[in-house]
Amino acid sequence: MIIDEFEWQCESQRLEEVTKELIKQAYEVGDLKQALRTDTLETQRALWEDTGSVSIINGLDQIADFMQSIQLIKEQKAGHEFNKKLEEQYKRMLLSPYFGRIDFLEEGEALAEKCYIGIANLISDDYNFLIYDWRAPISSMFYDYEIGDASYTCPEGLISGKLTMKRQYKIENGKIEYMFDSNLKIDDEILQSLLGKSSDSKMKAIVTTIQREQNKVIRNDSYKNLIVQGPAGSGKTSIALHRIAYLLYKYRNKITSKNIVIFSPNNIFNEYISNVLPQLGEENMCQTTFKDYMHEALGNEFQKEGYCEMMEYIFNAKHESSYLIRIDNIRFKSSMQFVDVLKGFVAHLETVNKNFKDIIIRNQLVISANEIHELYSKDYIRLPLKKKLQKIQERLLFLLEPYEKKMVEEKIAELEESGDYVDSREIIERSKVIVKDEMSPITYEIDKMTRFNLVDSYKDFYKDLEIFLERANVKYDDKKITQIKNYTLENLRAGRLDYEDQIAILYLKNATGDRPKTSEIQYIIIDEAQDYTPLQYEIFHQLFGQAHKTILGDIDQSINPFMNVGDYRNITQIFEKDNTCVLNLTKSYRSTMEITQFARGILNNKVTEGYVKRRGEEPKVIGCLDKTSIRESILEDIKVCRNRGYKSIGIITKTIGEAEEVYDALKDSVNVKKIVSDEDEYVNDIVIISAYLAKGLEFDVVMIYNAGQEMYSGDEDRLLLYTACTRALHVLCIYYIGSLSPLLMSEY
Ligand SMILES: Nc1ncnc2c1ncn2[C@@H]1O[C@H](COP(=O)(O)OP(=O)(O)OP(=O)(O)O)[C@@H](O)[C@H]1O
Repeated sequence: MIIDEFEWQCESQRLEEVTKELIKQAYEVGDLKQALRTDTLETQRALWEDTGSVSIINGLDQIADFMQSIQLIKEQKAGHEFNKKLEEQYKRMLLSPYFGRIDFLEEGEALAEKCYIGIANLISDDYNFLIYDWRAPISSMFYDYEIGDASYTCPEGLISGKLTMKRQYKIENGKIEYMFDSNLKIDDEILQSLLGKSSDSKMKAIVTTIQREQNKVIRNDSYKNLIVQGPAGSGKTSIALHRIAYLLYKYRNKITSKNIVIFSPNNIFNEYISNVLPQLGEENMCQTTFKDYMHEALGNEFQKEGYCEMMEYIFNAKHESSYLIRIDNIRFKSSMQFVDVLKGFVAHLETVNKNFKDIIIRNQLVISANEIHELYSKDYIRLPLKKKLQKIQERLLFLLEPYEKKMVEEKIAELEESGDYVDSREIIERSKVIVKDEMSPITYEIDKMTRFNLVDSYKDFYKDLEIFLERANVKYDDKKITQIKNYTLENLRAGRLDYEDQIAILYLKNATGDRPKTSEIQYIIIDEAQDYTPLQYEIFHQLFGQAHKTILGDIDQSINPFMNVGDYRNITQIFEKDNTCVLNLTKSYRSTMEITQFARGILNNKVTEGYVKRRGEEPKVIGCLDKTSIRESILEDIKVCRNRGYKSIGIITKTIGEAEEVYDALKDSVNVKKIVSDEDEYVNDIVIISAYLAKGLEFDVVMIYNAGQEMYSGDEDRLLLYTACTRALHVLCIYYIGSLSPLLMSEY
């Protein structure tokens, strides 16, 4: 709706007033920050000069003063940091104080309240809300309602009324660029103009255009665990980050960013998303990857296969004789049945008859085997296996102490009497060594009875695998299981741990009680959730059972055909069913309509809705004679795209091996970077990257390197190719040699 001149004047005047208030408050905060800094320096100086060196000789008062000053410095520093952040927020707000307005007429009131919505609250000295934070309860109506009946929930309960107006603004550098009233949802026009831009170097906040279905996820508080399924580009990662910002606002007195952890697919992605929360005025949460956590937990004892190594094997080693066995191995260990079988094994470990023995010293019974068994099966029954054995060991060593002490005393007396030693210290040391020697068979026995070796135990599991399969009622193919057993045992004996075995060993480690304390983590976010196996979800549950979980993924983007979640029902089986809810997102935002339709064709999914109708050019599918001609086409297309102003170009290969090859072929002709490890840095330029490392990222232009039939032939490659194509915002070029992949031939 067009806005008349009078309205423009009113809005411009209001913006001026708000800007003045922002400047005033920014100065106040700046002064306060400076004062706190001066105070801190002064306290530090006083502490140094007045207190001098702290010593107990100067009396307890001095120590008390010292501690008080330290506490004061801490508080002053925290105050300074807080005000520094506020000052930065004011600076950001001055550029664009708000982006939306709703006029809300509450039931029973005569006048509608004008609510301006921005990235943070601005409250005047007389307690008027000049701007509402987008996360405030009242602001939810901006995302949820059109003109007409509306309501929101706040601590006082449900507030109902009517939205009489909804306005959107684009304010840049403190000036209104445009504004318009929208009767409908957050207008497609603004959304399309945002989406039509060239991609930034990092993911950006979408606070001005959050959609209703996205808002539902961001603010959902009804369930402990949320599973969010959404197609490529539906904003899952964006939502996850905005949800974190929302939680930090809503529970600001209870949690900080340190209480939230996000599991990302890799460190490239971690870097890519690292700007969103700071843009929203919040500190980043803890970011990690499953692989990093797992490798740290398992230590360096074994030769561990990396995630990329496994992916390269899956795509490159089809000709190897053991390939099919390895694939069966991955499939089996990624199945829900494997979780049940492994759980059964853990339960068995608890009950297995431990070979406890009487502890006897010099014919004296210290503790009988039965008594040790009592400790194991009664006193420490509630502890997990490893902890239980540790406790027993501590207890036995404690019981030995008086015997040992007495034996040392006797030995000292004996040596003194012998007259062979003159130095009493030497006599003591010598006596201790002799007694230790005498005791060593007993301590060895204790160690043996209470030792728990994770990998040995994992080997035992395979030795009797059929028994555990039967106990868990799992039907199995004898031949396959024998092959899996032999394959795994051979690897373990050689000190090699395949990626899928690392997950299983980590599970065992946690299940037997050797796991880190994670009670401070109250929220966890798992992005790209489709690529975790049920066993990995068990591990998340083991580690963060107490935490609220937001799990976001797209089953159609399972980049590993053999190792994925399979079905979200597997997750609900693991977490508390009645506290877990699955929400679906239905719309894609990233790509043009043409690219989205083309990509959905790969899934044999003809769609006419479920995406923003942003128009672009049809994807180009270019047949090439050989690799040299692909190279030439790519170089030509890079030139064209650069001239059209596109910044980021992703040349997507199937594997890292292929990415290296393409990099070598292109590097002398154009300035390209390669991303060939999950530790590499994200760059917003021309990059060569394998499809499985590109998941979650996006590029203005995507060039799929060689989508010939040889590369993407069967169903197993379908989702990988789909994921690669859906990384494109504006342009998609597909090159191939020989015949085109049949996956790209569907009528979309
Ligand atoms: N409401 C929105 N307003 C503006 N842009 C949006 C909105 N939702 C999503 N986007 C944009 O769409 C793109 C895709 O978002 P995002 O990466 O969060 O989606 P995703 O579902 O995690 O994607 P994928 O599963 O394909 O990795 C991003 O550029 C994001 O900024």
